[in-house]
Amino acid sequence: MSAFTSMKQRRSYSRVGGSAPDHDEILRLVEAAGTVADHGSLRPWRFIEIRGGARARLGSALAEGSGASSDLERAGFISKAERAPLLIAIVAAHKQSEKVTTWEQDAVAAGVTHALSLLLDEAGWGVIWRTGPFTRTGPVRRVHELQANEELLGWLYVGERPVGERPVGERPVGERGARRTLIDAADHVTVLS
Ligand SMILES: Cc1cc2nc3c(=O)[nH]c(=O)nc-3n(C[C@H](O)[C@H](O)[C@H](O)COP(=O)(O)O)c2cc1C
Repeated sequence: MSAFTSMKQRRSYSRVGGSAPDHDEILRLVEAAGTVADHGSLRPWRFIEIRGGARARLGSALAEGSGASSDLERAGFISKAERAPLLIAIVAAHKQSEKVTTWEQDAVAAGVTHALSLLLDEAGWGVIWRTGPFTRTGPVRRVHELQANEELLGWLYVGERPVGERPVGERPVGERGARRTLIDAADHVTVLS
């Protein structure tokens, strides 16, 4: 499939089933995703695979970060973290540079993540990129063992693609969530005269 066709067909899956790509498949896809443009070739990103019981530890950290105090609230965060068999934490790992600013490095980390998301989609997995208001709280930083130069950009939730939801590529676009397959490119491109 061409990159053009893969892009046109991709969509996010908010609900996924129990199987997930293994570590070797993730490495194979990350190797390809890592070819994105990268000013200064700093590679200012890394991913962390979160599977099994580690997802509950993430849920607990999110609960702690939110200030939730009851067991019920904590269970809610844990069940959200367990919505997919594999979460891939996206880490922007900022490097010291005189010429490449932090925002440029974030753009690289986001670019690799979009590429990985596309490759997972093309390989037949269901994927959605999620964040949340507690992504950058202390407990969530600690559970990922982030270094001082690192920031989370959220997680790719990855799992088995469900069948029969909405057509491949269809997404809400425009007012009142009207469903169309593609955006109207003319709304997003101007020409400087
Ligand atoms: C940085 C980032 C954070 C996101 N966070 C969330 C989120 O927390 N919850 C959510 O439902 N969608 C989130 N999204 C949007 C979904 O990943 C997805 O793009 C959206 O549901 C539209 O579906 P589509 O990708 O098929 O067009 C996020 C996307 C990005 C790029």
